[in-house]
Amino acid sequence: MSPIPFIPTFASPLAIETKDIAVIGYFAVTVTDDTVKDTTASIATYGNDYGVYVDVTAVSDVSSIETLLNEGARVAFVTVDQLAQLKDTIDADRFAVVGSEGAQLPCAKVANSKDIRTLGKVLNDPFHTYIQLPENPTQEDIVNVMKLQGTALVPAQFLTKDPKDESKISIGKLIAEGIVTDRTDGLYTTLVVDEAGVALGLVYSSKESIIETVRSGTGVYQSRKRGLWYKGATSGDTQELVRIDTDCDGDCLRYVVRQKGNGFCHLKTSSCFGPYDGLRALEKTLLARKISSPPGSYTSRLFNDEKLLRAKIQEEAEELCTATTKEEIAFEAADVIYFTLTRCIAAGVSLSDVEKNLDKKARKVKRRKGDAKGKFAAKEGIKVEEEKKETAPAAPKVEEEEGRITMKRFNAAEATPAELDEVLRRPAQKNKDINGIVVPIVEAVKTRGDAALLEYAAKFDRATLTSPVLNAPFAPELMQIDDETKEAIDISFENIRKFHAAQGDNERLQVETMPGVICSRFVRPIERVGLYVPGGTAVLPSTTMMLGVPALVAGCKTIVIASPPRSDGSISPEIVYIAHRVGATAILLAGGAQAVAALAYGTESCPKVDKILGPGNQFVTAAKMLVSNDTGAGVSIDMPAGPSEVLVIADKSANPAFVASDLLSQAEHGVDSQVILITVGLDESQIQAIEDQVHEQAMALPRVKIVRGSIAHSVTLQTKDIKEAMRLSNIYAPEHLILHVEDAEKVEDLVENAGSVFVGQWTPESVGDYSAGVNHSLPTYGYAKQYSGVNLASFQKHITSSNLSAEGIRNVGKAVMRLAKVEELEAHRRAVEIRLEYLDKTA
Ligand SMILES: NC(=O)c1ccc[n+]([C@@H]2O[C@H](COP(=O)([O-])OP(=O)(O)OC[C@H]3O[C@@H](n4cnc5c(N)ncnc54)[C@H](O)[C@@H]3O)[C@@H](O)[C@H]2O)c1
Ligand SMILES: N[C@H](CO)Cc1c[nH]c[nH+]1
Ligand SMILES: [Zn+2]
Repeated sequence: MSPIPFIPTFASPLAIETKDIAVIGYFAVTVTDDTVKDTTASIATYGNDYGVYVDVTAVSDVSSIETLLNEGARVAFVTVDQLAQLKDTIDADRFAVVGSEGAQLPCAKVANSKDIRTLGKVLNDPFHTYIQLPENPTQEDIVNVMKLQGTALVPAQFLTKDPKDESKISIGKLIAEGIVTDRTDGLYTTLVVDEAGVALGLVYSSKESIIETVRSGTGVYQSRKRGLWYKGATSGDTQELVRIDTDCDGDCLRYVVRQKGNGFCHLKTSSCFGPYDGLRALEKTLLARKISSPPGSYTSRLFNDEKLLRAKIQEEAEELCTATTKEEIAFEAADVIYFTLTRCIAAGVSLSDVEKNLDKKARKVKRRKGDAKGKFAAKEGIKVEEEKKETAPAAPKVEEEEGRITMKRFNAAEATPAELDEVLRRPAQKNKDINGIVVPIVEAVKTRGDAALLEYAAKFDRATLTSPVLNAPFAPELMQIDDETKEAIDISFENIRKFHAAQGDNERLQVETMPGVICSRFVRPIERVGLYVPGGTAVLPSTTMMLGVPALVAGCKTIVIASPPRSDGSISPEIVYIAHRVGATAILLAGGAQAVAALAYGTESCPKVDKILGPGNQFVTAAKMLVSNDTGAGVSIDMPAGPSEVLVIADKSANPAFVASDLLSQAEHGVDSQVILITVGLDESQIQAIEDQVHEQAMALPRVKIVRGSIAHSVTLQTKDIKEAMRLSNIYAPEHLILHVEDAEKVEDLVENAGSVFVGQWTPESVGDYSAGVNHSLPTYGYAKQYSGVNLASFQKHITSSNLSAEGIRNVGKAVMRLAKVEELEAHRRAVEIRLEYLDKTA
């Protein structure tokens, strides 16, 4: 804010009468060694609501000056000597130096100047000059200082709000004199805002209305039609004046008000610019809920249940810490703010109170180290510096224990079905507003094609592209990879190819169901496929193989690979190399919902496809669902494939280190991943050995933070026998199931629901992710109960064919006619009868 350029000054903090200076919002206090304490207390009381300046030139101990600034004093008027002692530790804009030397600094205070006009030369930019006025200032003295663009320090006892008190200087008149206008009607443009600075409306003031505002402490303006306008005099929507200030060049007033009633606007909204939104809207709603709530209001439940509110604040703070994508972080931060503000409103603390507190903290010159405390530091594995030296022996490693990365434990035998259900629940998918985000993106790409794709690449991937598509043949320089990587890709490619080729049923299937009735089935590739390769939190060339190789084996004619571009507009060379090897038609440099929309509808440069396959985040999955439901799009999808998950079953034969490594390999995918360990007949020390390995190995991982997030919602279930373990596994229907058990091959016979199974201690899940040959694009979230993972058939259609001879129609005709009659579909019946009649006639 730019204060009106005069500051009331007080000789002693005890003399402060806020009502006299309230409208200006600033005051200065002269401090001595004797009054440091009282002034500090006074700043603690008023410093949040008013700007406090302190004249400390008479203070001998500079540490007192630090204390005053730290408590919230805005600017300290200091001597050159004091400045020399403090300037290395405190920002220069917190000082004004008394004396001409002060011209070295952004601020200077010129003391006891009798002839203000001679000050012109030191009042030049860039220094702001505070001028201490003579003992008995006149209104003219103050106005002269303001005209010279200085700030006058005026002893408060000479100021008054009452324009009729001729023994003093009228604050209203000073404000009116201190501002300028270039309007021909001589009125002053006046912005009216609430205490948070949110604009309520634009009005005009005259000298008369300003003086009246100051006198009455309410909003009074100059209506161009009705003359002096006391806001709320007829509507009842009055305003309490908090403060008046001006803009930077003094030609626009700002009135900070506390608006009462329906709001500022004649349309009964808070502001002439429409109702509040964001935090102010939330605060308004919460305040309303506190007074009266509709039945069943959740907010009102929170107001009445302190424990619930406390638990929610902690839960949301934890979720905010583990969120990773921008979307998730905004989502969780909004939740934290909602519950926090509910706590504030419940305790009578307003948003402005919180903001004032933030400002106060920002003014501190001695910053706290900001280290995390006790249990919170320990949880994150941060070493806490001892604050006090305790003589008692240090507590056993409780804090360290809290920081352990460990899964919750449950004894399945003792748990009720409802408890098991709860324990095995996947982390809630935060997709409440996903369609609100995805629908406009899909619509934009559908209607504006490439232009929309380029905009989204800039927005979500920070990539500036000239074209959203790379067409084959791909330039060799785009697929430069080292030999070792190339060899790894080639080995994996070949294994995946072999396994998927073996799934082929290219032979025509033919069965003669009755003499002369031949039924066949033959296979055709889906002509055009779009393959989504995720690229948000990790680039996944392996997914390009898992989708591209079966598409190649199936013989799809058009293969479009979509993946988010890197911020320099390029795409990983491994992906380009694999695209080249599978014979892809094009690479679409797009991710998220926009990529799915482009594949579904086509754009100027992206071919439309018939089926979209591949995993992705919640935007990708929601967009796939959306386009597959649009009959106009004519596109299908593979399955809902979300965050990675694994279930490991371990018995006494299992190697704890192997088990832990398998759990962690999926836990590192994302904080929304989940890993489950089912132990079979293990005792405490055996389970402990696995848990130790989980913690130790996790702490050594580069993605330990992500692991900590996913392990937080992962569990160990203790069972007594393998049948119980398999029963639970089939209920969970994991994406990946790893069997670290004796006779693992036999146990595999008990598998009913799983995306992919890894049998025995020598089969880590990561071999399936990359190179064994099986597909890693698999159903998650329990969908393994009804979906298969991607396989050759995902890229094919099976077409059936019937071929009847005259003998055949004679044999089957009677049954057809009878059933058509039952269904009362006469034309169906006639289609057979007409042929049988013909055969009878020509026989
Ligand atoms: N089930 C499986 O077979 C399997 C296989 C591999 C990966 N996965 C999973 O796939 C997922 C990949 O997700 P990802 O995020 O890393 O990559 P992604 O490519 O799926 O998503 C990145 C894109 O999301 C879009 N996006 C991001 N924030 C957005 C926002 N706020 N609004 C609109 N769009 C936004 C952007 O367009 C960005 O390009 C992970 O959960 C991983 O576990 C699953
Ligand atoms: N495990 C993931 C499927 O859930 C696939 C993957 C790719 N790269 C590493 N892992
Ligand atoms: Zn993986």
